Formats: sequence, C-alpha cells, structure tokens
Amino acid sequence: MAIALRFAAAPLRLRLVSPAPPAIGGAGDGGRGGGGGAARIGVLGRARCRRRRGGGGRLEVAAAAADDSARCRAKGVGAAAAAAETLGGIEVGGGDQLSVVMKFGGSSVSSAARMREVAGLILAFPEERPVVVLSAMGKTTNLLLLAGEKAVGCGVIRVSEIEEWNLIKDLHIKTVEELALPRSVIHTMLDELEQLLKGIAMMKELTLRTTDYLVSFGECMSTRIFAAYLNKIGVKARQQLDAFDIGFITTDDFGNADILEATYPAVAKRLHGDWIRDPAIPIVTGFLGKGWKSGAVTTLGRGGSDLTATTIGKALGLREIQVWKDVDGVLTCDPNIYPNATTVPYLTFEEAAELAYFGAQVLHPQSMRPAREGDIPVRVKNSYNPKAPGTLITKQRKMDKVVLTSIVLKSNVTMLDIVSTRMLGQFGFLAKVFSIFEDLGISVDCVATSEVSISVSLDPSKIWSRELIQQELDHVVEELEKIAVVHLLQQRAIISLIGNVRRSSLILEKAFQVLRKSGVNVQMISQGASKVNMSLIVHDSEAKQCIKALHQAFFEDDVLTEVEEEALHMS
Ligand SMILES: Nc1ncnc2c1ncn2[C@@H]1O[C@H](COP(=O)(O)OP(=O)(O)O)[C@@H](O)[C@H]1O
Ligand SMILES: N[C@@H](CC(=O)OP(=O)(O)O)C(=O)O
Repeated sequence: MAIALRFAAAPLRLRLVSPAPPAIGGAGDGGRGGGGGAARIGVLGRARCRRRRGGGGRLEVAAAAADDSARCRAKGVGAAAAAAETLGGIEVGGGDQLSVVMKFGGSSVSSAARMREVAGLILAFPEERPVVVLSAMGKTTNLLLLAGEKAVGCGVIRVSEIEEWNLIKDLHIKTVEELALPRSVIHTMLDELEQLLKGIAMMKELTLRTTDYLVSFGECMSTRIFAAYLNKIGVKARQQLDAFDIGFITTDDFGNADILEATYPAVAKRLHGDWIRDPAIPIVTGFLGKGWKSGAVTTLGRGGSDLTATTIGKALGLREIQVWKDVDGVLTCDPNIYPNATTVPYLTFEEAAELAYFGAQVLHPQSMRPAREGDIPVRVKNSYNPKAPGTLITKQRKMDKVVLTSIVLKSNVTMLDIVSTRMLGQFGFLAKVFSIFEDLGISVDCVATSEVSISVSLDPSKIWSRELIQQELDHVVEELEKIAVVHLLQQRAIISLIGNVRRSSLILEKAFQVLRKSGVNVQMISQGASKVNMSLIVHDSEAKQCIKALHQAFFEDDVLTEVEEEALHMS
C-alpha cells in the first residue's frame, strides 16, 4: 500500500474554496470550472415578497380517500392529511408577502396518498404563505434515466414496451385518477415524453443535453398534478411554474449545472410580481434550470431540488427554507448503513455543506450556499412524521459541548498516488498536477502532500455514464505520468467525521482506537480548512463496518461520554 498515513509536510495553511459561479457576461464562461466541477482545496489537507390574501383565499378542502388517511394515521403521520380534510373555510396567509419555501422530495410525493398528505401539511400552517418546490414523484428520475438508456438500443417500434416507461406512465395516470383530476393534466406531457423516447430510439443516441430534457419531465409532471390538486380542493395555487421559465439561469453543464447570479433578481421579480398581482401559492419544479448559452433545459445534479428551494429562499429573502424528506432530519449517519442513527437537532451551514459534499444523500452538496449567503435558516423535516422537530441549520450554533456531529460515508472513491519524477525541492510540482486536473475537469475531494508526492481522492460518481469514468481516469493517469509515477487505487471510501475540529485530537484518538480494534488500516487522512471535517480513507470493503463501530463509540458508548466530559472540563 502506497500510503499508510500521510500528513501535510509544510506548515503553510491555505484556504482555497471554489468560487461562486460566474455572473452572466462575467469573466467565467460557465464552463466546468465554474463551481460544481471545480476542485475544492483545503488546508494542505483537503483539496478541494406581502399582500393580504383576499376573500378568494378561503379554502374548501375536499375529503381525501378514507383508506389513505387510515394508513397514514396508522404510521402516526395522518394529522396533516386529516387537517386538509377538515380545514374547510380557513384563510391562508395573514400577511402580505411570501414567507417560506416548502420543498418536498420525491419520497414525499410518491403517490396520490402522499400528495394529499403534503397538501395537508401545507394547509396545517395557514399563517404561512409558502412557495412550494416539488421533486419528481418517487423514483421517476431514475426510471427516466433507465428508459432513456434502453431507448437508445431498442428501436422505435419497441419503445412502448420499455418497462420503465410503462411504470412512469402508469404511476402518473393512476395518481391523476386517484386524485380525481382530468387526465388532460398530464396527457400532453406523457405524449411528448413518448415522442422524445422514440426520437432517442431513432437517433440511437442520448446526449447529456437530451438526458436533462428527458429527466425534466419528472418534475414537470409532479408539479402539474399537485397544482391541479390544490386548485381542485379549493386552495388557490398558481398553475404550476417551470423553473426554466421563471428565471433559473444556469451554466450549460448538463447534468450538473450551476445556478448563475442573474437567477436571484429574475426569480424574485417573477415570484414577487405574480404574488402582488394575484396571491396564489406558486408550485415550482425543483432540479431544473435553463442554460444561459444554449437556452436548453438543464439539471442541477441529483437531489438538486434542495438547491432550487434555497435559491428561492435567498432570492426572496424569506424567513425560512423547509426541506421535507422521509427521515426525521439530518441524522448521525446514513440510516441505510446503520439504523441506530439519531437526529442531529442543530447544524451550521458549514457543517451541513461538508456533510452533503462528502456524501450524505440527505442534502444537495451546493444547497447550503444560497442559504448561507442569504442567512436564511434551513429546516429539514420529515413529511412522514411532521411532529418530529427535525434539524435546524443556521449560520452559527453553540459549539462548546459539540464533539462529533455526524459520520458520513462516500463509497466508490478513486485515489491517485502521484510521486514526482524530479528531485526533491522541485517547485511547481503541485501546480502542474492541479493544472492537469483543471484541464480535464476532474473534481478532487481530499489531498495529502509532501514536497515530492501527492495523494488525492477523486469522485467519479458525479459522472452519469460508466464508460466515461474509466476513459477519464485513463486520460488523467496518462497526463500525470508525463511528470510523475502514478498509482491508481480504486474501491476506496472516504469516512468524514463532521464535528468540532477544535477537538480534533480527541476525535482522532477515539476514531483510531476504534479502527485499530476493528483491524482497519487507514490509508490517508486529511483535515479540511472548514474546521468541521476530518476525512479518513479506508478500503470500500471495510467502510460500513467502520461506520457502525465509529457510531457506536461516538454516539452510543458511555465510555466516550467520560472522555468527552474530561476534554470539555479541560477546555
Ligand atoms: N446523514 C443522513 N441523515 C439523513 N438521511 C440520510 C443521511 N445520509 C443518507 N441519508 C438518506 O437520505 C435520504 C433523504 O434524502 P433524499 O432521498 O434526497 O430525500 P428527498 O428525495 O425526500 O429529498 C434518507 O431517506 C436517507 O436514506
Ligand atoms: N428528482 C431529482 C431531483 C431531486 O431533488 O430529487 P429528490 O428531492 O427526490 O432527492 C432527483 O431524483 O435527483
């Protein structure tokens, strides 16, 4: 193994964080270096609007299907839907301006029953004047991607047989029928989608640009259905709004576009203007934008609806941004890896951003930036358990008692060990290495360096096509080999310990104790400039076992509590 444990060699401390995306007409051209794809470089450690609702705001809420409510109540989640059923005649909004964003993810709007529940949640806060952001229903985005891939190879005649296309069609038609809406709400969209799949089949080609257009149908359909449902039950909802039509302007990086500065005034003007003219709840598509050069539909990267929500929050200077999920907030680790995870009640924007960037699926990696810039609190809530307090993310929080906040795992990481072929003292080596990454548009997560060698971890998971990953890796190795000896190490995992880096010795001491006992050898360690994150790289095969052991030690063991208390007394 090339590296057992590698610390920064020089005392120099740099904090370089990727800049905000360029403004339109600014220096940047919106290329891949504009944010999402740029390297993040840490310490020599981690590269890397109010109007009172008039009489028209009175609600007459139709009764939802009794069987859905019974099922939801059995899960302890029925209060909101029940409220929707019984809230006839309440007035939405006592103030003048839009006040919150409420974003509901795919799991929150996966069926007709869930859409009723979400409508109930919105109505359960009659004093709020929300902007609603929705993702595609359930797993629709994944299904669209698979349908597109299959269309490439199946021939026009067989498009109607693509299983994923039929699942998408059936889910949306069933939802419309169960909500007693006219089929016309989505018929045009479904027809267009089928035509698009046939076009892909005919061309035998699926570009990133077409892929973005294809997946956009998910959000375009969920929002049309939901807006129609709200209107049907008597809640005045603006007919659905496509983000790409209301000012979401992005770079042209299809699949992972960055939001440009021009978006904020444009979105504020449109949403505020609409509200002033006619106060009705806006239902906006998450995840989507419009490329500023191409004018084509773009997507903001997987999970991008969170970013849509925080962008609207900042644009309108709202009181709060709520992201409603299927978990009780941000948890101490991924509950799919270790089910004993518990809710983290408070986080800073910085902690949440690190957590998301290093792989916690719960938040989109870029979503904290607008919230932080606008200083707007983000609340992560559970639409299946609305009474749970969730996680509140703010600029600052009391850190004196904080040791570790959350443990995050990023799997399928590739590492590169790069040793200079020149002599010790050769300057410009790091610059050359990073210019190669920049030229190839490769994103770097963690870095550990000495004067003549550098170890980095890359994150190929952001790229959608598997073949492209291998091609890109081969290319980067080929380029680096012109100046260095390169070892490519695949199937690694980054375990990020998000916490109070002022207690780094305590955290690392405990973490290494745990890992040693588990017989795990750490291959690289890196501590970010963010002051909230320490990253350890281990082999993928050992990672889940590490997460479990670390969680037990940090969040479940009494022994640690003693160590923590001792450290806290000393400070
Ligand atoms: N640290 C974590 N805290 C909470 N959820 C996490 C964490 N890490 C991973 N997850 C996963 O993220 C999921 C929620 O995110 P996501 O699926 O994007 O929600 P939505 O689609 O509702 O916006 C949870 O169901 C959980 O499986
Ligand atoms: N539908 C998109 C965008 C999104 O944000 O989804 P969700 O909120 O369900 O993670 C996706 O699956 O990536």
